[in-house]
Amino acid sequence: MYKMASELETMTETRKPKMLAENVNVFYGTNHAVKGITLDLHQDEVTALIGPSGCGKSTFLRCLNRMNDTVASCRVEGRITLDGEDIYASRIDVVQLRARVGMVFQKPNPFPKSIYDNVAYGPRIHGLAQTRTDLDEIVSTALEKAGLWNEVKDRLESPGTALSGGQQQRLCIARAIAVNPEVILMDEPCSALDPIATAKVEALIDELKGRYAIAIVTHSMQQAARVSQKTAFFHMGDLVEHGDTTEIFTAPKQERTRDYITGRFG
Ligand SMILES: Nc1ncnc2c1ncn2[C@@H]1O[C@H](COP(=O)(O)OP(=O)(O)OP(=O)(O)O)[C@@H](O)[C@H]1O
Repeated sequence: MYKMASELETMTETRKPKMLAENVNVFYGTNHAVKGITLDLHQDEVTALIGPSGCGKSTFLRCLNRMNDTVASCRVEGRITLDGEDIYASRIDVVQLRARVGMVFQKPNPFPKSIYDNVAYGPRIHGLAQTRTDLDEIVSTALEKAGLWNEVKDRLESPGTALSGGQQQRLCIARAIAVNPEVILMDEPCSALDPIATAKVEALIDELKGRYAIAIVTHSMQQAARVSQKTAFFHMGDLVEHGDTTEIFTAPKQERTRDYITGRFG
């Protein structure tokens, strides 16, 4: 039976977000870097965070797995939940949280270890494998999901740092995937990569999107349009507009969004 448009809309609105940030404010000392942001991330979606330099995209992203805890001057206010649970609650184990909410950085940062050990590191510290065979399976599966297995299967003992930049970034994605995350945060993951490596990472994001909630900070509007289903436009700490990527890029509601996507500033 056909559903009424309004019924479908209600269904979409009521599906539970994987992560929900509500009225999040972030300060570095007196600098109010993120202002009252409310945003949800869903399991089967890629959300692109776009906006000019310094608008608070990375700061907001880093709140989602408490990476800002490491910055002494940083204060986070508001509520952020993962499956409804407050990630800033005192009972939360931050190491566990960062396994559930993995992060991939701008510059590929493999550990100075073998390819195998880069991927096995997280599963080892989280006790995910009982035997070496289990660990081998986790490593090969993560490398397969990251689209790197065929390129590295014959040299798992080589250093991760000996791979090309694009391969290193996919190794970092494999490292994040190996601990079974639910959310993957990516902070400009392609900005240090050439176009071919970028295309491979984008194809990978597309493959991963059914399994994880993904948020990606990008300076490339083309990239946001290619990889995301939802886009959030930030400006000077505000979330100006958030919605379907196609709508944000073809019919933005806010003037600031329109000006930014048409290249009038930023
Ligand atoms: N570790 C930090 N300590 C102090 N201030 C910071 C820190 N990180 C960011 N800021 C400040 O917070 C504001 C937002 O910066 P942020 O890096 O989140 O923006 P961004 O949109 O990700 O920028 P870019 O696109 O250039 O990476 C800026 O004013 C910046 O100077």
